[in-house]
Amino acid sequence: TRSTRPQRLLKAVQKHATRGDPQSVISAIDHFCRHSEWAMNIGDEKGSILDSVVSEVNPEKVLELGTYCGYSTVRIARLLPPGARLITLEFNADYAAIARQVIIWAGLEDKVQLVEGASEDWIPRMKEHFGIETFDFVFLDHWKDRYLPDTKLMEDCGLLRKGTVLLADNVICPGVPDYLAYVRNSLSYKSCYFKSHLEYTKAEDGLEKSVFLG
Ligand SMILES: O=C(NCCCCc1cc2cnccc2s1)c1cc(-c2ccc(F)cc2)cc(O)c1O
Ligand SMILES: [Mg+2]
Repeated sequence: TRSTRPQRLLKAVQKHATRGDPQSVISAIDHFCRHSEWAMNIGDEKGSILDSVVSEVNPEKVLELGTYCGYSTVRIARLLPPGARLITLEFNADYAAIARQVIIWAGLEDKVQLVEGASEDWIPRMKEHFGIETFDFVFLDHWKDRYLPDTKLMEDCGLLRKGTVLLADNVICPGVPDYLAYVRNSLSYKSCYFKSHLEYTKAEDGLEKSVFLG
C-alpha cells in the first residue's frame, strides 16, 4: 500500500542527511517540506525563533507536547547542554515510530525520551514516572484545544516553577484563542508574541512565549 507522508519524510532524511549531524536532518526535512510535501513541522522561520528562546533559557529539563516527526525535538535537543533531558509526548503511534528514527539519525537519542500517549494522562505522572521535579522549558505543539487545559494541569501538578518558560506554536494558525487570552491576562505569566509565518507558507502565524511567575 502507499507509504505515508511521515514515512516519505523519513526516507528523505535517510537519503539526504548525514547520520549524527542534527543540522543536516533539519535541512533535509525543511527541503522536503518546501519542495516535495508540506508537513506540520514548526519549520525554519519559526524554528529559528525556537532556537533563540531555547539558547536563552539553556534548560536542563524540557517537555515537548507534540513530537510529530521529531523536527522540533531535534532542533531543541541539539542545543541542550550535556546531561540535559527532553521528554516528548506523541499521541499517534505511527508518528512516534518515525520520530524515533529521525531522532536516532540525528544522533540525539541519549538526550530524548519519546513517550506515546495523551498529555492529560502523562502530565500527572511526570513526577513519579520520570523523577521530574519541575520543567525549565515547555514547548506546546499538540492539539490546539489542549494547550490551555494542559497548562492548568501542569500548574496544578506543580511542574512549573518561577521562571519556567512556555513556548506555544500556532497561536494564530490554526490558533489557540483561549490559551492566548489566559497567558496574556493572568498575573501568573509574563507573555510576549513573536510574529512569524505558518511553516513553509506566507500565512501569518506566531509563537507566544510565556514566563511563569509562580
Ligand atoms: O494540529 C497541529 N498539531 C497538533 C497535532 C498533534 C496531535 C497530538 C495530540 C497529542 C496529545 N497528547 C500528547 C501528544 C499529542 S500530539 C498543527 C496543525 C497545523 C496546520 C494544519 C493545517 C493547516 F491548514 C494549517 C496549520 C500546523 C501546525 O504547526 C500544527 O502543530
Ligand atoms: Mg505546530
